[in-house]
Amino acid sequence: MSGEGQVGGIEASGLAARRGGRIVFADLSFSLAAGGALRITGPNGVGKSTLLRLCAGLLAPAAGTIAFDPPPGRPPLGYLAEAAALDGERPLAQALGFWARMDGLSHPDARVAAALADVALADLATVPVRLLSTGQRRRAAFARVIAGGAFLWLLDEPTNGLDAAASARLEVLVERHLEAGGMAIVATHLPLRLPAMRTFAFGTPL
Ligand SMILES: Nc1ncnc2c1ncn2[C@@H]1O[C@H](COP(=O)(O)OP(=O)(O)OP(=O)(O)O)[C@@H](O)[C@H]1O
Repeated sequence: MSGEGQVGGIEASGLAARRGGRIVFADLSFSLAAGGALRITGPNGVGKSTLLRLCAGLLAPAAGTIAFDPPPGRPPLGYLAEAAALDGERPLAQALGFWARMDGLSHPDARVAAALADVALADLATVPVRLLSTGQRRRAAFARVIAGGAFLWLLDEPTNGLDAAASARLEVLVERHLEAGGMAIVATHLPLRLPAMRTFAFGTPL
């Protein structure tokens, strides 16, 4: 798992996943240490989101193991999934503040304000979530991950709906996270320009 001098990591070995009674992928292994990132790519339906769900612990592997060794003192993982799970009726900052409190974060309002500034949504802090555009909603969901301060970011198609400037900003924010000793696993069809990122390309669906 994590080598000498490194703090935290994840190692998957011989993983297989089953969805709806069907094996989606089998015999998949990878390891990632603090400061590293893995980009998961491949055709639709090959199992990218499924792999993230396995890493998040939301789905049990059909075979194989995942050893996750987060460093102490910070939340282990933040997960950017398809749905943002933000209350549409609440102003954006409040909707994010709700999760920051649920996650037991210290200084939740300050964290949310900083995360909104990171994703260039500070001006919309008082606007109800339901009025946000698709791309703004995606950025809001990413702000939730940033505010969470977790070690491992699991990002499922994070650039979906983002314009070029927002995609470039996302790359910078992921890089900042890695430089601060975090890790990221990103399922995406798009290239991401990150020096510490390796790519794992799934083949054709089983
Ligand atoms: N809840 C579910 N029940 C049954 N089968 C599912 C379920 N979720 C996903 N699958 C199936 O598992 C396979 C992998 O799905 P997954 O969403 O992981 O693919 P993906 O690589 O992320 O695809 P995409 O590029 O379209 O996002 C697909 O064949 C899909 O139909």
